[in-house]
Amino acid sequence: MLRIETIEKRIDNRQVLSGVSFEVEPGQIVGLLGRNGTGKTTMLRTIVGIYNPDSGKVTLDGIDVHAKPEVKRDLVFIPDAPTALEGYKLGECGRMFARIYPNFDMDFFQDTLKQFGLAEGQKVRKLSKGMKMLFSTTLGLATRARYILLDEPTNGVDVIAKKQLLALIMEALTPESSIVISTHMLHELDRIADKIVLLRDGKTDEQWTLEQLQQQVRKLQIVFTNGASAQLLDQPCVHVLQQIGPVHTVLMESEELYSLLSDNNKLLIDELPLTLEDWFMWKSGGDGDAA
Ligand SMILES: Nc1ncnc2c1ncn2[C@@H]1O[C@H](COP(=O)(O)OP(=O)(O)OP(=O)(O)O)[C@@H](O)[C@H]1O
Repeated sequence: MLRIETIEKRIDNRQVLSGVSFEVEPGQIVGLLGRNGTGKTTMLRTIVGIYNPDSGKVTLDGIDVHAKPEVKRDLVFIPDAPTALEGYKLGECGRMFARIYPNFDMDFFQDTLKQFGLAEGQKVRKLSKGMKMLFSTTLGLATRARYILLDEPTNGVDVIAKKQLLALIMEALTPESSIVISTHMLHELDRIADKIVLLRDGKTDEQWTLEQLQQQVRKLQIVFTNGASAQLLDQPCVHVLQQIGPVHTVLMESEELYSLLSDNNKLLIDELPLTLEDWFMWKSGGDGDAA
């Protein structure tokens, strides 16, 4: 198991991470969410040892990643742009990674590049932004490292290739491996993540399995009839996404309140499908935007 324990990190005299803790279990896809600048990339860089934490630690099966660099072979980080590889040809990158990662899957690497129409003789620098992400995500998945950390893998990727990329990510997961994805594409995570970790102001704010989230947070459309008071919704466990006259679209994180409202015959209540985007808007302080 990969365990991140109360990581703190200052960069340029600025506290970027101030208490990040979460765990990644084998077989899981974990989505790392947070608004721009909350520290997701810094966190991923710290996990793989590009940065050393000021305090806290990252352990892999109990071994401190920063104290025992050889453990890093079980981790691969794919940044949101493969800047370090720009001067190389795609095939050269594959061969370099094959020397570092003992389980590198060259057949997968070559077949997937072909699937995306990418030639091994091309220079990384000459690829478009989306093609660079297709290439670098393919390279990362081909390592067959136990923990694959992807920073915005679908950045700039068109919808057709995105679908293929998400399928590859899902297929790359084995019961022994895990994938951590930092992304703003919440509707993609909705489909593939087992667990989500929300970063706010450099701290892990909340973490849920998607199953728990669906069970504990409800999205409801409530119509107040016969003069029923909407003040019932004025509680911290309720977030109003939208209000049009007596019709309120809300998120609710309380079974007790839900039961209470369900028993009120002046209210008409419909349950709507909850999306990660709804929840993220609530928890990260966005304005209402009912879907
Ligand atoms: N090398 C650096 N030098 C100075 N400041 C940095 C550096 N790297 C990150 N920061 C700062 O740390 C904060 C977190 O940045 P980070 O890239 O980790 O956020 P993020 O959550 O990945 O953002 P985004 O979603 O926009 O990619 C930002 O305020 C950023 O300006």
